[in-house]
Amino acid sequence: MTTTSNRNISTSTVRSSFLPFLAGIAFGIASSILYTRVICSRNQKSSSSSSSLWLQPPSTLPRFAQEILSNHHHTNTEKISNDDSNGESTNASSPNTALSSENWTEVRLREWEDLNWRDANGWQGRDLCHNPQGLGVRILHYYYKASSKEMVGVVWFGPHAESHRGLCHGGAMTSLMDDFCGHLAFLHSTSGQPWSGATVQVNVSLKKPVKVGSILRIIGRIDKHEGRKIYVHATLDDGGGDNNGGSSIDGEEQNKDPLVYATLEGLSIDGVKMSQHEDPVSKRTWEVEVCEHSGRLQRRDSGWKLL
Ligand SMILES: CCCCCCCCCCCCCCCC(=O)SCCNC(=O)CCNC(=O)[C@H](O)C(C)(C)COP(=O)(O)OP(=O)(O)OC[C@H]1O[C@@H](n2cnc3c(N)ncnc32)[C@H](O)[C@@H]1OP(=O)(O)O
Repeated sequence: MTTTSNRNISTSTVRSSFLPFLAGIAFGIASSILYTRVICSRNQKSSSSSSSLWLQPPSTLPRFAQEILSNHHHTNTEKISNDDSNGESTNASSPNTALSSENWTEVRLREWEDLNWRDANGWQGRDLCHNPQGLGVRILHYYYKASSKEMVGVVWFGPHAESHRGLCHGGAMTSLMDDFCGHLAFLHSTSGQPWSGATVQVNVSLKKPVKVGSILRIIGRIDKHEGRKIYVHATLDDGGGDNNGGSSIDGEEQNKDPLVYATLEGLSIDGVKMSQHEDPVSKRTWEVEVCEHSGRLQRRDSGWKLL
């Protein structure tokens, strides 16, 4: 009797203490399902919609970038004088086109664009500023003018360049400046050897924060060439004009000064061999020609002819 009553008591005690426990578990499972389905899907939607904005540079570039692209555009029928001072070979397939150091040429290196070729030729990763799939700082175009030793570029700051909320890391701007300094020096190099030189000093002054997703201009020139030392000055800005949001009340475009984000005083050493590879890739030369497809004058490496 005692045993039965004890059992009854213990069964009812278990029931009464277990039921709320079970209900709690059921509630927990239901709410976690609800959270997963509703809240997470909402988060996913918002994160995918915000990051998809930035997975690629915008398809429509700001006006200054469009102007850079169109000002540096030449057609095959255009006559250009043949006095390039940097000694590049010219393309025999464009007999009507003579080439000039007075002209802007688009700078193209195969290792930036052809990732399979890059992998097959000893590179071990992706370039910090020229990866066509990169989400940090990405240089979309470089144009070089040999006569004035100037270069201009269009740059995109992607989501992986972020530091403070919505703003880019100072290192992203500095990496860009390092690349610019190296490129400008290597384009002007007297050694005539590809990749012979190194940036040794990058003195960058960060003037204004860059928003993630920005498209900006980098523009600069070689200031001085002393022995093997090449001094470079450059500015990262918004290109001026109406790019900084300015337009007059009657809608006419204002000629605004560019907003400056950073400046560079850089130094490269000509002729330094950083990599010891000796093969056809390391013996490439610069070639200047008109691109058959775009009609643009371009300065690209002879590696495009290698397998
Ligand atoms: C044709 C088709 C393909 C084309 C393909 C081309 C690709 C075109 C795209 C490239 C785009 C890349 C853009 C990335 C930019 C990088 O360059 S990435 C590399 C980053 N840089 C580094 O890692 C460099 C590290 N530093 C070093 O390894 C050593 O310092 C070096 C550079 C090997 C030293 O070289 P060195 O020949 O021994 O030089 P050294 O005799 O010590 O110095 C020469 C002079 O420079 C001065 N100097 C040296 N270092 C410094 C310094 N840090 N500060 C001040 N002065 C200095 C010396 O005082 C000396 O001056 P003078 O006595 O002549 O007045």
